[in-house]
Amino acid sequence: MILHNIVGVLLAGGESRRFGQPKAFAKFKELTFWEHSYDAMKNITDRQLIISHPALVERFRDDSLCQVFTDNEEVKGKGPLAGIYTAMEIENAEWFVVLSCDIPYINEKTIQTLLDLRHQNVKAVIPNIKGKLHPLIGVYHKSILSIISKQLENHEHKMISLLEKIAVLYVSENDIDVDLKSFSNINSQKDYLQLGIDENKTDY
Ligand SMILES: Nc1nc2c(ncn2[C@@H]2O[C@H](COP(=O)(O)OP(=O)(O)OP(=O)(O)O)[C@@H](O)[C@H]2O)c(=O)[nH]1
Repeated sequence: MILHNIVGVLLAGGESRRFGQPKAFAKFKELTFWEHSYDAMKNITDRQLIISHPALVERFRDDSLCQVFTDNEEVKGKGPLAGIYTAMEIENAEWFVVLSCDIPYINEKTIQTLLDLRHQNVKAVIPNIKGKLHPLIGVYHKSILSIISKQLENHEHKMISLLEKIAVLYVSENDIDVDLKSFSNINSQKDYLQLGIDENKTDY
């Protein structure tokens, strides 16, 4: 297995129940949602993995740098943690940039800012913006794989449970100079409608 320094993980294996259709393929500014996440990390990670589910894999781009996989059989249906586990099993990278596919304002500067804050005593860098944690716009160290694995075995699927077990650097809006819209995520059709309205606003 080749050791990559940083691998980008795009999580797109959710059911999009609230959205009503696969949100990875919703459009914003000419691009699909998944492409916004992909573009935010493609130039600053060595390789990119999309972790989705069988019904969707063919709709993504798959080439030598960006490959599409499905959740490992033993963890499928267990949420974002299953996707992160799958990616960490596939690639032996030092660090993983993890992004959901429902954050169409995400951009490279935001991800690079989080990457720059890594240091040897932390296992994850996670935004805490205006009191809200964003574990799916995060940077994770490979050494947490065994903890994730144990959590999944114990049916503890919450990202927050993982964060409670590892050394996390939480980054607030006061620590970074990035567009805070980056952290807006779209769960429902109502959020999607609001996206067009917010586009013309300058405040978060
Ligand atoms: N690989 C993988 N990704 C997942 C899984 N569940 C959620 N995700 C991804 O994690 C991100 C956040 O997902 P949510 O919005 O919480 O869940 P969702 O299933 O997509 O949507 P809802 O059904 O409305 O809850 C999205 O990018 C999802 O595609 C999973 O089981 N496997």
